[in-house]
Formats: sequence, structure tokens, C-alpha cells
Amino acid sequence: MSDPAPSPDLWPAPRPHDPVDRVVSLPGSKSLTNRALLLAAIADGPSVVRRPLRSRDTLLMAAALSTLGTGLEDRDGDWAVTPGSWDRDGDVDCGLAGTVMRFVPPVAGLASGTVHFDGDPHMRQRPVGQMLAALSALGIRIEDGGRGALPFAVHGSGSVPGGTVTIDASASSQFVSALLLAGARYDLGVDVRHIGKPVPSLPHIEMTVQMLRQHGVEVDDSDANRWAVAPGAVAAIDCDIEPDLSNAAPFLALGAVTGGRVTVADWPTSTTQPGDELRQVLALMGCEVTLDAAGLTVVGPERLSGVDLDLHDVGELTPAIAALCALADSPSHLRGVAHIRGHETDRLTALATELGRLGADVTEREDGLSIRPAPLHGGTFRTYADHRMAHAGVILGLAVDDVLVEDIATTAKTFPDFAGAWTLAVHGVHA
Ligand SMILES: O=C(O)C1=C[C@@H](OP(=O)(O)O)[C@@H](O)[C@H](O)C1
Ligand SMILES: C=C(OP(=O)(O)O)C(=O)O
Repeated sequence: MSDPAPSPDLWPAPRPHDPVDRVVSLPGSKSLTNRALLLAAIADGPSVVRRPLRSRDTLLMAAALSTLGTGLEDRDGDWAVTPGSWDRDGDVDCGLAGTVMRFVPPVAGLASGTVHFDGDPHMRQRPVGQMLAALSALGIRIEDGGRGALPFAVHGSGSVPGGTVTIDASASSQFVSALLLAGARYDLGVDVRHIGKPVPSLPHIEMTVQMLRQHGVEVDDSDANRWAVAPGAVAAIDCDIEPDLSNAAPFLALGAVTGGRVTVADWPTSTTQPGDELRQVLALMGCEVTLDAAGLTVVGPERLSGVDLDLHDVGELTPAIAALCALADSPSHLRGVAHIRGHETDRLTALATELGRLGADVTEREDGLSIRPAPLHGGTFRTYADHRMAHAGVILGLAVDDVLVEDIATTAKTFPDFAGAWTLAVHGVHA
């Protein structure tokens, strides 16, 4: 990993002096919001997305859909979405949002116009080539200069033939979700077959399938590694967005690390969000975990235990879990997450480097990390424009003096004013 000069923008991570006792309410889920917006935009009538997340990733999705010709209106924080005629050329900024770079091109094929896609510098490194090849096979004209990466253009012709397509989605589940989300609007629907190493983040594909069914779309997912979406209308439905359970990780860690108690309100009793897995992970680390009408409550133990976990299905939780492991009093092994090298940054190298910089004893493996107990010390924790690296940094700051988290504002990707919410949660008062 390159070792850039530390940014002057260093945020002293707040450290509580006593075990905390807090109830927190969190913003909506990025994954649910961006799916809901996209499905609303290709639906057969207007609808409302209630309690959506408004953060960089979802504002980029809203801007992309509006560029195509969709009407989006803020109604007291809700998003009223009116499908429009997609009859123009446009430019889409993907920022660093995987969901924008992967979910929008398959629907841009339905537009009558040329849509250019680009994003943040690092976005040009994130995988998308397999999906662009699949879109070409389904009848969409793509111009990517043979790079298989951003920047690229989608030449929409107003309709997409669709049909059967084979794809290696081992780099990202979002390739599959992207094809399924658009598929009902293709002339033949879409029948996606995965070949290659196992697809990561399967709960996110289940999320896609469940939301499509809620919108009246017929999906056959009865065979492993195959998903078929029948052609037809996408029914307009109003929906409520659950809190973001992956972004709950640092807040639950606050209870876990301080031996205190944190309740995250409105935790759903049933969900496809991978963050729900935190209930099991924190229990394995020694926390008392209760889900009831008040929400999800975590009471931390005197000392956290290390864990041996395959995180292939829930890779986006790795940074927060790795930080907790660095504070545990026995060794941990986190496995099955080679694909997170293609996330906002190479998260395995970034975590090994930054946890190590503060004294942690970390071995980077091809598909994970081994972390052994070691005394930690303060210092700069670099974040590489990755919101979840910032979450890892603030978790360490709960137990270690003088942790300086670089570019805390990078959390705006999925959480508005994270620094304010975190300070309030840690100290009980605003900064
Ligand atoms: O579909 C989604 O909303 C997501 C799928 C996952 O992507 P990968 O399969 O690329 O890990 C996850 O890590 C990402 O944060 C959100
Ligand atoms: C991998 C992530 O994001 P993206 O949707 O950009 O892939 C993430 O939020 O952890």
C-alpha cells in the first residue's frame, strides 16, 4: 500500500472515560435506499421512498436517475419519485459508489441517448468489466475503450433485448444485483448464470430479489448461482427504508469496547441486511446481545474475545470487526474476504497497515487477516477515502489515547454528519 503523507485533516477520535449507556437512532440503509430509488425510477407509476438515507452515495444515485429523466422531489425528507421519459444524453458521476457504477448502466440501456459514466480517481480501479461484458451480451452498446473500467459510455437505444447471460461475479455481488434490478424491463427478461469462484455478499443478492418481488417482479432463484427475472412491469410501491445496520457497527462497538450498553433503535426483526450478522459476531466476542421492542442492545464484556470467522457473505463488516479484534485478548482470524481488496480501497492492505501503525500485531493474508493481541498506542489512522476505515479508526480510539483519524469527512459516503453523531454517542453531548 502506498504511504501517502498524512493529511492535515486529522480528527482526534473521542475516548469515553466511563462505560457508556446510550440509545442511538441511525440513518437509513444505503443498499436499500439505492435499490428503492432505482426501482421507483423504472416503475409503472409514481411512488415514495420513505426515511431514505441522504448521503453522498444516495445523492449520487438520485442525481444519476434525474440525469436520465426521472422526477425526484424532496417531501419532508422522503423522496417522491416520478418515472419520466429517458430521452436524452447525460453524464453520471459515480463518485466512489459501487451501487451507482453497477446499478445504473443496465437501466441506462433502456434510455434513448448516450450516458457517460465516470467517478472518483479510485473508482477507475474498482471492478466492473465483467458486468460491462454481460451488458454487451444482453444487447447494450458499451464503449469503454477496451478497459473494462470507468470511464465508459452506455449507448441506450430505448430497449434492451435481454435473455440469458453468463458472468463471473466473484469480484462483486453487485454485478448480479445490477442485472436483476433492470431485467424485468428487458424484452426477454434476464437469466443470469454465475461461473467462477463463489459470489460474495449473497445477502445483498437476496435483498435485490426480495425487493423485486415486493415490486411485483417474478424472480426464480431456486438454483444456486442462477437468477432469472421474467419480463414485465415493475409495480410502483411506497416503501420504508430500514436503518443502516452495517453503519450500526461502530455504535454497537461503543457498547462492546467500553463494557457499557448501547441500543440501536428500530432494528428490524427480519431483514436481508448483512449488518444483522453483527448480532452473532458480537455475541461470539463475549457481548450480551438482545433484540426486543427497544431495538438491538449490546452490553460489552470486561474483555473482548478474539474470533475465527468467514466473512465472505458480509465483507463490508470487515473493517469494524478487524478493529474490534485488535482490541480483543485472544487471537482472531478473518477469512473469505479477498474481494474487499476491490472495495473503496484495498481494505485488507489498508487494515493491516493502519492497525499495524498503532501497534496491532496483524498478518495480511490473501483472503483475510490474522490479528493477535498486542499493546496499542496513539497515532495517525489513515482512511484512504474509505468510510469504513474511518469507522475502524474511531473504534480503536475508544480504547486507545490520541488516535487521530484522517479525513473523518469521508464517512459522508453513507452517513451524514458521522463525526457529530459519534461525538454525541461517545460523550452524551455534542462537541
Ligand atoms: O449491493 C449492495 O448494496 C452491496 C453489496 C456488497 O458489495 P460486494 O458484493 O461488492 O462486496 C457490499 O459490500 C456493498 O457495500 C453494498
Ligand atoms: C463496499 C462498499 O460500498 P460500495 O457500495 O461502494 O461497493 C461499502 O459500503 O462497504
